[in-house]
Amino acid sequence: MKSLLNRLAAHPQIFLAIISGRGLRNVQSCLAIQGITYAGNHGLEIESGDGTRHDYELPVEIQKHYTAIVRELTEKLQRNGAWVEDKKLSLTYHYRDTPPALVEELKNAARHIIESHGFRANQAHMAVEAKPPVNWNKGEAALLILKNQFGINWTQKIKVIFAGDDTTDEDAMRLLQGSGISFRVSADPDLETYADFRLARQSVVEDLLTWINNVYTN
Ligand SMILES: O=P(O)(O)OC[C@H]1O[C@H](O[C@H]2O[C@H](CO)[C@@H](O)[C@H](O)[C@H]2O)[C@H](O)[C@@H](O)[C@@H]1O
Repeated sequence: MKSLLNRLAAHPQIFLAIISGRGLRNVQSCLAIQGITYAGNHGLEIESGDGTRHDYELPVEIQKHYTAIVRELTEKLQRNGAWVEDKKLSLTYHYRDTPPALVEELKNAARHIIESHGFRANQAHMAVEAKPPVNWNKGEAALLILKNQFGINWTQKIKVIFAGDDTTDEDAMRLLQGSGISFRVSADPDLETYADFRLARQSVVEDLLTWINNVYTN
């Protein structure tokens, strides 16, 4: 997948952006593809290929609540294999290694702490994410990246393809409706999604990207 993404990123007619819930530096180091645009923390921090940054400034009051959530979750719920990933702007409470019998209780308690501070608790893969209550998400980040790269009339200039496997990706699928084609990766055939198409597993994303690469290189 990495070499495929590198080939796509190097193609002069293809613009590649990665929008993730991970911290910006984390997602950059995971992929290590040079010269592309990355958004971390669900789009709160964006860095384009030339190093230009866009950082969403969280109001001081929200920052205080964030610090309190990290402290409270760490003190009360960092146990039984569950742990808090502090990404400075948003956090993830991971319970992948927690005994199944304890998961429901810990999850509910984490959601309660997160929401009592006005943050949004979002179900992720074996984790609960705490996102600040601001009008910014992966979808807003996608629109900003496209506008910055191609201008305000970007819809007339390019074709967008977006793929994602998480609930937070739905914001991008929703906001790109009508101006791109989106794919939600999920094995659940009944899943409600804003995406145009559902892909049953991640390997099909690789097939899709291979097909795109072939179209542009042959
Ligand atoms: O928006 P994404 O790029 O899909 O990121 C979502 C979260 O990804 C990471 O957690 C997930 O991957 C872990 C393995 O690296 C796995 O153990 C965990 O269960 C998954 O939820 C990341 O750690 C989170 O901060 C991101 O929010």
